[in-house]
Formats: sequence, C-alpha cells, structure tokens
Amino acid sequence: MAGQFFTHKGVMFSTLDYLPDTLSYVENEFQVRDDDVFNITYPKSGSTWMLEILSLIRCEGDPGWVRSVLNWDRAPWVEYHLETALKYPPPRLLSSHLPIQLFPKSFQHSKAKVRIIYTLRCLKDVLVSLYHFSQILHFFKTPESLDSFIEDFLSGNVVYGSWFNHVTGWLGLKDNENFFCISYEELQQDPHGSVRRICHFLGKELSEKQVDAVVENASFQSMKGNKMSNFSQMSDKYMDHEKGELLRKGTCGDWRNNLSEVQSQRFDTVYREWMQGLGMTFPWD
Ligand SMILES: Nc1ncnc2c1ncn2[C@@H]1O[C@H](COP(=O)(O)OS(=O)(=O)O)[C@@H](OP(=O)(O)O)[C@H]1O
Repeated sequence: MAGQFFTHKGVMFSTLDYLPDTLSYVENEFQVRDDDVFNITYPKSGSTWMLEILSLIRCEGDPGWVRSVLNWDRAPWVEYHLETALKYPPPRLLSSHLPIQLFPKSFQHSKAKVRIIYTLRCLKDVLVSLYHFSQILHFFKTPESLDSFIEDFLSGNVVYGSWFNHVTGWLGLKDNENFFCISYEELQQDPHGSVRRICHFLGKELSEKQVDAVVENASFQSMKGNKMSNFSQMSDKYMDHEKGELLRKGTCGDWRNNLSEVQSQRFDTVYREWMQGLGMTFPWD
C-alpha cells in the first residue's frame, strides 16, 4: 500500500498514523516529566538498538522485559504512540524521531532534569538504510531511484525532514548536562564502554556481568531473533514483511557498497556546508 504524506511546519509526515493535531498536541501540550528518559534519533540512526540498550539497562541486563513486551510499548515514540506514552507509569522511557523544533515545549521548563539520549549515525549510512527501508515501510516515501532519493534526502524532502536540521538542532544542547550524545559507530566499536557511559549518564551503575548481559541481549543477532524487537509484529498495513526487515545489515560503512564516487562527493559537499560551524568531529569525519 503506497503511503500519503503531509507537511507539518515544513516537515514531512505520513498520513498513516500521524495526525497534524497529534503533532501539535505533542509540541504544545504534552508534559515531559523530570524523571523521563528520551531516546531521540533521526530515523535509521540506531533508535531501536538504543531502545533495546535502555530497556536492558533498566532491567540490569535481564532479558525478560525485552523478550516479552514490544519495543514500541517499552519506549513508545511520542509522536505516534501518544496514547501509550500518556498511560506510561513513571519513570517513563520514551522515544522520538522529532526534530527539536517540534519536540514538547514543556521540555524547556524541565530541561535541567529530563534526560535526553541522542544517537546519530554516519549520514551516508543513514541514507542507505533509509533507502532500503523506504521500500518496506509505508511511513516512508517509496524512492523512485537512488539519485532522486539522494537529492530528496539532502534537501530534507523526506519523512521527518532534513538530517542536517535534526542533527544541528539537537546538538545545540550538547553542553547541557542532561543531554548525552553517542554515535552508532561508537556503539559498534566499543559496546561495553558505550553501555557503561550510558549507565553513568543515567546514574545507574551496573556490574561488569550486567553490562555484558546488556551488550549480549542488545546485539544484532539477539535483536534479529527477538520478535518483540525486530518489527516482525508490525501490521502489514505499515510494513511489507516480504520485502525485507528492520535488522538488515547492522554495519558501519555500508554506503561504500551502495554509493558511487560521484554520489559520495555530493554528500561530502553538502555535509561540509552544514557541519563546519558545529565545532564537533564524528567517527566518520
Ligand atoms: N543491535 C543492533 N546492532 C547493530 N545495528 C542495529 C542493531 N539494531 C538495529 N540496527 C540497525 O539500525 C538500523 C535501523 O535504525 P533505526 O532503528 O533507527 O530505524 S527506525 O528509524 O526506527 O526505522 C538498521 O541499519 P541497516 O542494517 O544499515 O539498515 C539496523 O540493522
């Protein structure tokens, strides 16, 4: 089923399960709580992986919860699982792909305490992952060709808008003590160290054995085999399960297998223009 799309405050969304009224409610009326933990990402940047890690940290590495409760019930995406988010007993674990300008305004009043974990991933790998997933998930616009998709992606003409706006917007909070930023690449290179850093940020110290259990139960293979985490339970209305799955490759640098030299350079040019003023370097730079 092909999706339909609308633009809300300059950002594209799918009519499948997103409503302008809900987006306005989330932005203007949703009340964040001081004890909320938010898992925030641009799509295809490692949201479900981080969601799994945070779920497991909460349970000190015990996989019981992640094996028995769907991930979107463990950490609902506020913009399309609003009812679940509103009913969630505190302390809440919540997810969102929203750019910062559409995030609940109440965050500004509570920002000293609410904890935000922002995961970002190499732009070119996000593009490749999104290109493949857009052929499977009806929330996203089915690409006509890789070249046209690249242009749409670089200009922000995709669901959730521009990667550059998302990343530069959220990274504006990088000096706040309640904001923790990590890359998909760091999670890959040093999963144990990354989990320890996340625990430290959350004020939840785990033993080495518990950290091992978090890493093991949130591994690509564990998640791929866990129907509570791999999106296999998502309705056919939203996802064409015949065409592929969420846990596709789970590697860094897959863009090298998908983009030509010319396409890669096109990314580099736009990337430099947007990111040079940010004063940050990333594993892929
Ligand atoms: N445990 C683990 N380890 C390594 N990689 C993982 C893991 N879980 C998810 N993934 C990979 O993350 C990509 C999906 O990103 P998101 O979860 O942000 O997707 S979504 O926006 O929620 O649809 C997608 O990347 P690609 O494989 O490159 O498409 C997933 O395979």
